[in-house]
Amino acid sequence: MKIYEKAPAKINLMLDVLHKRPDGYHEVEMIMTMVDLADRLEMSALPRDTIIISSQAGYIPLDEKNLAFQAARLIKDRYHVRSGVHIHLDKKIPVAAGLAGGSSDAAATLRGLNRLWELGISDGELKELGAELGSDVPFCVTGGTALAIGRGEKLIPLANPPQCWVVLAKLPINVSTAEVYGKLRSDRIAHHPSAIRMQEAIEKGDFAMVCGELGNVLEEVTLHMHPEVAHLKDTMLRLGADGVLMSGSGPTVFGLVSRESKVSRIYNGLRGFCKEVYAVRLLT
Ligand SMILES: C[C@@](CO)(OP(=O)(O)O)[C@H](O)COP(=O)(O)OP(=O)(O)OC[C@H]1O[C@@H](n2ccc(N)nc2=O)[C@H](O)[C@@H]1O
Ligand SMILES: Nc1ncnc2c1ncn2[C@@H]1O[C@H](COP(=O)(O)OP(=O)(O)O)[C@@H](O)[C@H]1O
Repeated sequence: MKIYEKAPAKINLMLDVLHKRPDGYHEVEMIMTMVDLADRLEMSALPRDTIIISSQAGYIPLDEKNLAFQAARLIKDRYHVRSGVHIHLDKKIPVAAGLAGGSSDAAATLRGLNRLWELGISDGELKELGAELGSDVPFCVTGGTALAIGRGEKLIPLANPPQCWVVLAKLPINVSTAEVYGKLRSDRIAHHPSAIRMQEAIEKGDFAMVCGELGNVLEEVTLHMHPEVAHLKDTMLRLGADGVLMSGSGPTVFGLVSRESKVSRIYNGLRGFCKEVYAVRLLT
């Protein structure tokens, strides 16, 4: 028996940090949505009590460090499942990019194994399991568009933003989420983006307002470490993107584009100096 799941990438339309918590995490306000760039997971039942991860991508761990492995082990332990699974990850989402590729693989594993082993776990319970794996995993369980609060695990569903093109560009830089949060001085944030105004823009379906309200307080940290990301943002704007922002802790930069006629110009202009560029749609 085989089960297939898609694991889409997320982008953060806005990301604000309120303060650092005593447990070391940061209290956030983020509006996240999914884009049509996805890993594909194939899950095959194994009679033996074992978890095997494989992938065509040579650059991700295939052992217990893999988030899909951790998701499978969590669900097996919690629901006393004796059989095993082979999970093949067809990676399309750039790794450590601020696009939640690993978190989305973990969420897809929870959804897929719930079906494969006919466990009947509700979406709410899957999200709770997801929160044990990472702050972004609960959002990835159901996707859509949501306001995420707490450390990112508490979700308030929102309408989808107006449809548009999303050009994603990732420079060959590695950024660690923990390092970026670690370097943030949450008491010295100059400008806090507004979740309320971004929500309003989304509710009105006002694309120009969505572009105007884009904001991410983690940009300051990552752009300071890697000024070439700021250059990439400027280039995307100059090429004609309507709004540009770094996603999550970076380094991926995304540009929102309303007119299809502008997309190939932006895509080709970026490909001149950036190898990883994608032109996709919002997943609405
Ligand atoms: C920044 C964001 C924005 O969506 O995404 P990415 O850039 O990773 O995609 C998220 O907040 C990342 O979520 P996720 O990648 O699941 O983080 P976790 O595994 O829970 O935590 C990794 C580390 O980041 C820090 N962390 C994470 C979330 C949070 N609200 N405060 C934190 O300080 C902690 O140091 C933690 O040890
Ligand atoms: N299934 C997976 N896909 C990608 N990365 C994974 C996976 N499992 C574990 N990782 C590890 O998680 C880290 C963060 O990866 P990822 O989720 O792609 O980034 P981000 O949190 O920036 O969106 C990387 O260091 C990577 O080695």
